[in-house]
Amino acid sequence: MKRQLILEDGTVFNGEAFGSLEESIGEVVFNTGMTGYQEILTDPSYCGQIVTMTYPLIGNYGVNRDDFETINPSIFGFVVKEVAQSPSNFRSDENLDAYLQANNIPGIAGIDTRKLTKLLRKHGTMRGIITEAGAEDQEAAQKLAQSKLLTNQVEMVSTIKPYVSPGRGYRIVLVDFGMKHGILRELTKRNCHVTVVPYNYSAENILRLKPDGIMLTNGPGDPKNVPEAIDMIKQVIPHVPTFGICLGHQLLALACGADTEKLIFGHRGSNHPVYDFETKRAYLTSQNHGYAVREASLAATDLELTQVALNDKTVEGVKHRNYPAFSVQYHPESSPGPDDTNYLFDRFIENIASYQALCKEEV
Ligand SMILES: NC(=O)CC[C@H](N)C(=O)O
Repeated sequence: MKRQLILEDGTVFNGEAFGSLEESIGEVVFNTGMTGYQEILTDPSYCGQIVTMTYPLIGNYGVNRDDFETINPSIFGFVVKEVAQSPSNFRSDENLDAYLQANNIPGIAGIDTRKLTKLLRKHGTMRGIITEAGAEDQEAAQKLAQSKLLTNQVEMVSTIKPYVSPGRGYRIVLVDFGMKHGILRELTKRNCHVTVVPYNYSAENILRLKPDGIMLTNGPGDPKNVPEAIDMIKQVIPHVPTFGICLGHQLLALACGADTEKLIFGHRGSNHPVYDFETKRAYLTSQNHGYAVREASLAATDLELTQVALNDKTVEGVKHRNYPAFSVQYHPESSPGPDDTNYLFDRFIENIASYQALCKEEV
């Protein structure tokens, strides 16, 4: 069946339907990962977005039971050059088409994804609509023109009620802005007792749980759309070691008085090089973000710049000068991508240990 992707600048791409046949409007973004489509499709940070993969063949190793980043995907659409209908991999349980159909995710294949990506790189990300091909182009273009980018994606993907993943180690409160399972996995691997709480859980309620550490997760959309979390973070960071990832990093920076901005086309891929001023090393990282902390805004805060992106020199990591809080813009839990920066979860655990030792000394 024929389908179309229409961009807000009027460009029309003709392709073939796969996945769900629903119509969808979202911000069209590109991801440069050669693999990892299952994790990308299920990363809640993509809520509100239509993702195009620059790698031309997608779906060749199928979809398996183990690599989901959430069981409830919220991506708005998936655009590929060629979709593999007969995957070949011992872990594969179903093909991509069946997975997208079962989860109501519209797809479009047969698209010149190189042309699409070049357009997005030049003009910046644009809104787009995936729709049935045909005489109603005008109507679809009009619908697109009248649409607005969402502002409540965090509310859409965060847990409604708190829940616990028990462990015998440190007690961590994980604030769920659209958590990838990989983050929970890294904490439970380190024996943490994790209490996952909704994005709007108050500082008072978090502190009442007497956490040893607080983890601020990744999540979709503009960090400025989550003011309640910024307030909460201001109140908890003087008291509890905190680690922020991606949206969590942006929210930590905003809570400390820094500013964020929207990048032209963002960073989405599995091989983004980052330089760490402390270890004087470069790491390959997995990334998915459209916003970034404005470096110039750090000067007026108590935050220190710890890491930068080597491609465009944007902020990739900060740490607080007085409180045991630090954060990174990329995904140290990887999934998909390299696990070079997995050690940051160990650093978080070490921070908790040294903070508690310091508190004991002071008593
Ligand atoms: N992966 C994330 O947490 C993304 C953060 C934010 N939504 C951005 O696009 O910048």
